[in-house]
This record gives sequence, C-alpha cells and structure tokens, in this order.
Amino acid sequence: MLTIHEVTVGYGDAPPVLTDVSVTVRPGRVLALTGSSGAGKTTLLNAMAGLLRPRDGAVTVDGQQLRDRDHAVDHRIVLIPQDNGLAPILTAAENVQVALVAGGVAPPEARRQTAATLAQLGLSGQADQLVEELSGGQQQRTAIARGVALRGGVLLADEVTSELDAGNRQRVLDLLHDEARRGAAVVFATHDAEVAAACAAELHLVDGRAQIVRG
Ligand SMILES: Nc1ncnc2c1ncn2[C@@H]1O[C@H](COP(=O)(O)OP(=O)(O)OP(=O)(O)O)[C@@H](O)[C@H]1O
Repeated sequence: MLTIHEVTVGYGDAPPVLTDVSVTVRPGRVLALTGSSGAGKTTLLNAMAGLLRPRDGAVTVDGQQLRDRDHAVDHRIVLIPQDNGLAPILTAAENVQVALVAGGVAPPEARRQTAATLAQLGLSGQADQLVEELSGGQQQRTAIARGVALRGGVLLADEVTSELDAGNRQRVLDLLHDEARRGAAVVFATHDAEVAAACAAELHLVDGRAQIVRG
C-alpha cells in the first residue's frame, strides 16, 4: 500500500507545484489522476515513484518512508513514464526482457512472459523491430507491456494512452484494470474525463491542491 501524507513537492527554489496532498493508493483499485496540463500529475507520480523527494510530508510504502527510486523498485513500484523511457536501439522484445531479467526473472521465463505481454498489447508482429522504428503509439504500447510484465505491487502509468486509437486505448484500460484485479494498486494519470470516469477512484489536481473526486 502506498500512502501520500500531507506531501508538498516542487522543483528547486520555485514555489511548490503541489501543496499538502494526501491520498492512499489501495491494492485492487485504479486511481485516476486528473488535472489540466501543468497541474502536477507527472510531479506527483514522480514523488510516488521515489524520483522526487517531497519538501514536506511523506510518501510511505508498506509502512516505510520512501527514500529514493532504488527503494521504490525494491518495493515493486513500477513507473511507466510519459516519454516511455524505452531504449531506442533495442527491439520491443529486448526492452521488455531486459527489464524482467534485471528484476530477477530467469531468461527463458522472461522470453515467455515478454511474448505473452506483447501479444496482449497487439504487438506480436513488432517484437523484433527496433523501438526507434516503431510508431509513437507502438512505442507507447511497448512501454506499457514492459510495465505490466514487471507485475508490480504498485503500477504508476503517466498518460499512457495519449497516442493510442480508441481500440488500443480500451485494450490498455482493460489491462490496467486486470492489473488491479491481480492485486496491484494502479495510478493512472490522464487528461481524458471519460477514461477517468471508468476508474473506481479519482484524484483531481487544480491550483496546486488535490481533491478526491471519488473513492
Ligand atoms: N524538471 C522540472 N523542473 C522545473 N519545473 C518543472 C519540472 N518538471 C515540471 N515542472 C513544472 O511543474 C509543473 C507541473 O508539471 P507536470 O509535468 O507535473 O504537470 P502535468 O499535470 O503532468 O502536465 P501534462 O499533463 O502537460 O503532462 C509545471 O508548471 C512544470 O513547468
């Protein structure tokens, strides 16, 4: 379980992006994180992922205060970043496999899981293509495949449907809900009100504050 308690976050000496945010991210649930461009969705996800240390308040995972990204990885907090974070000169399959093997999965099992997850995202035909040769939407789905294959306890997805057509968007939303049913706590940043409405809970960011809309 990931708990955000009275967190204030910002960059350098600038005024904080978000002040006094409190929310609990529960296993088995998808929390939509909404707000206009620049409202602070990525900033809050980065704090949840251990990439950004709060100025005040605490991010707690399984009862321990989150120290940094390595600590978050140890606690199985997976981030699918907005810019996808893939290695462009590896293939789609290699990107997923390398992450699995780094996480301790044996190579034959990593190959099997990679093929299965790429298939779930409609990417079997692109498995052996270099990421830099994939379309924006295919790259986005590869990043989602990598995040989902890692089977985190917490899955943080940053605007991961922005480049997808309606069919693929629905496929990804179904997968995120499957992850929650598996027991993961899922946080999904989105601009899309329709997508947010399909989530059990919603945290809306506006004017540097967070409001719980549902859940
Ligand atoms: N690395 C950074 N250094 C300084 N300021 C930053 C940095 N990253 C983001 N910001 C600022 O923090 C604020 C929130 O940005 P953030 O990316 O969290 O918003 P967002 O809600 O994710 O936006 P979008 O929907 O456009 O991705 C913005 O004013 C932005 O300029």
